[in-house]
Amino acid sequence: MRVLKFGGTSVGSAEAIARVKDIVASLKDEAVVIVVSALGGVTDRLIRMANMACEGDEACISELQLIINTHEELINNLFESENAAEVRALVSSEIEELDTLVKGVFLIRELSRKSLDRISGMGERLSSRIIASYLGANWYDSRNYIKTSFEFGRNQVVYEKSEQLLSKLKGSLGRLSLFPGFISSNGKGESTTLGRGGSDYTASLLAAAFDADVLEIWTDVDGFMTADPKVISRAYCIDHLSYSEAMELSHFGAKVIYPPTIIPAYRNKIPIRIKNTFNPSAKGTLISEQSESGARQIKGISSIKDVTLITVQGIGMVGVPGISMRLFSCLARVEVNVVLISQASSENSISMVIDSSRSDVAVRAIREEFKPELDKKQISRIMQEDEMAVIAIVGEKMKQTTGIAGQLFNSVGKNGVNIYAIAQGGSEINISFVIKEKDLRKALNAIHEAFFLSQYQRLNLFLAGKGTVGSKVLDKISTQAQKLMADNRLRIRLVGIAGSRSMILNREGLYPDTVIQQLEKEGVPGCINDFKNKIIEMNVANSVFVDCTASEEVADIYLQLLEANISVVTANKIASSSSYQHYSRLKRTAAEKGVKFYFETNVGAGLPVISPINDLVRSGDRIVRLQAVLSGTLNYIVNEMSEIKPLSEVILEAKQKGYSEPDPRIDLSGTDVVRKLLILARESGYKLEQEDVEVEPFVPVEYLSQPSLEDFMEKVKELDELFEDRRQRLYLEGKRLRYAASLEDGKAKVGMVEVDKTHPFYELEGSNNIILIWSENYNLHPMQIKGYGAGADVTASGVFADIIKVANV
Ligand SMILES: NC(=O)C1=CN([C@@H]2O[C@H](COP(=O)(O)OP(=O)(O)OC[C@H]3O[C@@H](n4cnc5c(N)ncnc54)[C@H](O)[C@@H]3O)[C@@H](O)[C@H]2O)C=CC1
Ligand SMILES: N[C@@H](CC=O)C(=O)O
Repeated sequence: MRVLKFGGTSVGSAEAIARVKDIVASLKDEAVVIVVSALGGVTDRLIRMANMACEGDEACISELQLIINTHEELINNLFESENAAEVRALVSSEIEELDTLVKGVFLIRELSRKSLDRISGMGERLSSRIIASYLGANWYDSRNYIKTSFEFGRNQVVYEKSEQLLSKLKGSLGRLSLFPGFISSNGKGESTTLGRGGSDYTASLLAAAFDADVLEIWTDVDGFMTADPKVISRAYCIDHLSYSEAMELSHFGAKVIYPPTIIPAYRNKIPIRIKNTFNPSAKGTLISEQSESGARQIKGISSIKDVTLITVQGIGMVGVPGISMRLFSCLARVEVNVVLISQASSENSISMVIDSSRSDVAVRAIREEFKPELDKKQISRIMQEDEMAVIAIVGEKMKQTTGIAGQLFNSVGKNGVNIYAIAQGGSEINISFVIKEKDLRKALNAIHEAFFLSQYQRLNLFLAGKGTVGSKVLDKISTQAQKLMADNRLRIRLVGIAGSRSMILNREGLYPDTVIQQLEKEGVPGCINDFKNKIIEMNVANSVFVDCTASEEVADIYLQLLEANISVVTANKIASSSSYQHYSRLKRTAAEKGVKFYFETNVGAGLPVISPINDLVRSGDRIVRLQAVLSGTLNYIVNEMSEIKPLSEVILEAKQKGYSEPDPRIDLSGTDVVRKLLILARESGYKLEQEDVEVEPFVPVEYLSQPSLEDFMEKVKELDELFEDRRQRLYLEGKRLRYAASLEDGKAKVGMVEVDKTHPFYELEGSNNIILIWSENYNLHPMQIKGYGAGADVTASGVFADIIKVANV
């Protein structure tokens, strides 16, 4: 025999009830006991109406009529007219009783517990009558079999009596029997109800008493999910849970089943299967005594919000017996339910989590109870922190397994989520902890990823700048996505983009192929600071900010991003070449927060320069000298100038080819090379500032100080002849002009050098760069790094490599 329970949404409409009929029909000859809830939303409406009646609100009468209409409409939709009349007659006594009750409450303005029980249980009485007729099932009044007594402020099931009555009935049940859920009666035969989740409870009691093969809870979800699917889109259905795991998950937010309802089935070892009425072919979740072997250590994550953390603190609590008893007794007296308790072994403080709606009442009760201790300063403070959330991870296999807590707290910690209190029971089946509610989504994502999706990692990117380099980075995100997923189990997702005036953010992801057009059409106006605020507010796990601008304003937001546990990858050299103090603060913040600050493309574009230097330094080598050509633009200019292509023309060409800075004067002044040399020197261990670098600009300063780029481009033509003369002279001397950078004896210098064939800089084509590194180990022969030193493609590759490095795959 099976017991099937259908909840409110499963019987919420004629179509849904027709599905129920199909489900029952598919069981062919098997004996089936069905339990139904009230039609979706009806119980709440009944309770609301009862309260309205009690307050003398006349609208309760029209609400009563609406509730009656809901049921009449259902009868009309389910039955032909003749049968409909019969069913209407069948429920007429319930409707009359409801009418009398509501009008009675309205008249006397009093709603006793007894009346409320009768009114609120009417939904099941009505729905069960109608559905039993529709299914052709024998109808049984649960009130005759499920007995309660009123204890501890609520109706408690009298198990033995109920079991005895149900066992007697068992032998006479036909193939299809139907019981209303939720309703019961007391020793005097008065109607009572079983409280929240009551219909599940009815079904569980019947399944236990009838010794059913299985109890099926039919609802509107596929089963227990690994996490709340409204928050974690990648949450999936759990195949199998133990009774304890299901109870733990239900306790904290997974409202698939109400915890106490599991107890009768659990005691009689009746397996429970959660099924979806609207997707009956889905396997659902099986709940039984044993979790299947080989199952994950963590089965699910549940969470609740709208809770308050109360902490009672004071040295006067240490070693004093009875403090906890007084604390929890005073809360019980004002009917405050405690969700989580945590006490440090020093006994100096006790923290507890309660529903926020009761927090003021709770704090008042604690203050009153501990007034003497507060007056004597034995208790120093009672802290109330609202807008908190609790997360619980659940799994039987956590028992005796090391490293779970480490993995859990590492996943939230590296995303900057602070933990306020932790609780783990001795059963080791649940670890619960308290965080700020604003961090809930991020923490759930991080934990879900760590425990359930470890088959792949996800990075969420926010990109600033969609110009020469930025647009190529978008291409890479698009073209490399599949390969990274297949080879590295890494999913890179663009979740935000900003241009200089507008932005788009979407936590579900943006399409890199079309995002630039989307930004033009739908971009929300705002500056980079607005973008930063939105990124921090969005609070997504594993976030990386990618800077492909040349803007100081953008460089200025890194610190706040790093402080918010967001990694930064940047092609923009401004931050790393700002004051030494700021540069080192950025690096220190990243290290403290466990996030990354990568800027490999700042020197040599796509060439690996910074990481080999880091490797040398970390391995104990000491860099003593650097010589380099670090400007792709300037090297291109000196290589490409000729008698038919003057300086001014080649400058334009370098810009068009994507080698120069957005403003080429940054290259021509030597500033770009100064920045690069400074970064190399700092990464090599030298504490230098920009002012410490001796600079000979590529073009004289008076040319650079033109009011606009256009004016400059016009004026620079005056230098064409001078540069051509120098080129010709050098050609005759067998030499070439290079714009070089050097660090020797701690002194940094950039400027022009003339090199002959013997010099490693002589053969340096196009926009190539070369970096020679002398160290204690590389002394006679320097380490040499050479290759394209500018250009959109190579730079975008370098930026992309840094992004992948953040994921550490
Ligand atoms: N081109 C190259 O070979 C290399 C370039 N880089 C660096 O890459 C960065 C980008 O260079 P390009 O792509 O050539 O520049 P670009 O001028 O083509 O693109 C810069 C983008 O940044 C945007 N932008 C400017 N200010 C902004 C703000 N406040 N907020 C948001 N967006 C803003 C602009 O609208 C533009 O879309 C520069 O810092 C450059 O030094 C680094 C290595 C090599
Ligand atoms: N403008 C730079 C580009 C890379 O940083 C250069 O020309 O080298």
